[in-house]
Amino acid sequence: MTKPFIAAQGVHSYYGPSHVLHGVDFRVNRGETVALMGRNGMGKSTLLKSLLGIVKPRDGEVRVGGTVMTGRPTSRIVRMGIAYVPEGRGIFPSLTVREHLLMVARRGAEGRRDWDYHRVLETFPRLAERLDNFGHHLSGGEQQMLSIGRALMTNPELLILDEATEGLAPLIRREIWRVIAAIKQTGIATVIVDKNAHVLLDLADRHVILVKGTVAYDGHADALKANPEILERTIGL
Ligand SMILES: Nc1ncnc2c1ncn2[C@@H]1O[C@H](COP(=O)(O)OP(=O)(O)OP(=O)(O)O)[C@@H](O)[C@H]1O
Repeated sequence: MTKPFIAAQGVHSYYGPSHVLHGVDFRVNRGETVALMGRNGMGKSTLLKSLLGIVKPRDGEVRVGGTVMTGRPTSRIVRMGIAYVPEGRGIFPSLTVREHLLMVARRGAEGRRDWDYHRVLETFPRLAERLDNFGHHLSGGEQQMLSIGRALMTNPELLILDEATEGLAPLIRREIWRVIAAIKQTGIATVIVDKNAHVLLDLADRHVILVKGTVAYDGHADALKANPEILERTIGL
């Protein structure tokens, strides 16, 4: 069996007394594209944050590259080759596009340098036209491109995209999907959360559906397409 790059086992996470994840198993293999699906409030963002140590699981284990990293500082976990594009994008209002990209540039694991400043600007020509613009002068679509571009500058093994196309105009959305498909071709593993289940059915290698903080489905797109009642039951499509 392929060894996963990241694996959560039996993860329980809380916000204060509120028990949100109830023993979640989740893994992403190297180079794999995984769609994390579920209705609002089912625990998708909390699972991503639990993988990253932003939320510290109270029980269970998270391994990155085989090493137990449960609840370790986020800075340590991401250094192992993870880039996170959060819901809301995390763009700084008073930094320029150029500064956002250059301040995080680094080689990946084993010195990997597939992505650099020039390749990111080639991938997102809109950013190349706005290098001196500050974060607060960018449209929502441009901010999302910058957030993904910045993530790529770290040459990650795994890219995590929460609400990848939320609130974006259809044309920009299409552009983001094009880039995500191109990233997939370069062998970077990706976890994507997005409301657009139909795009994810064609794009992702595997689908994990959360219902009330537990995994209700973990399998391949073909099985989901062949059994539409699963999507109807779990996410109401
Ligand atoms: N910071 C927080 N403090 C307390 N409760 C929270 C916090 N963040 C999320 N929750 C609660 O945890 C549950 C899971 O939320 P989470 O954001 O993980 O869901 P989600 O599946 O990502 O949904 P969405 O699509 O709405 O972001 C929800 O009931 C939510 O209200």
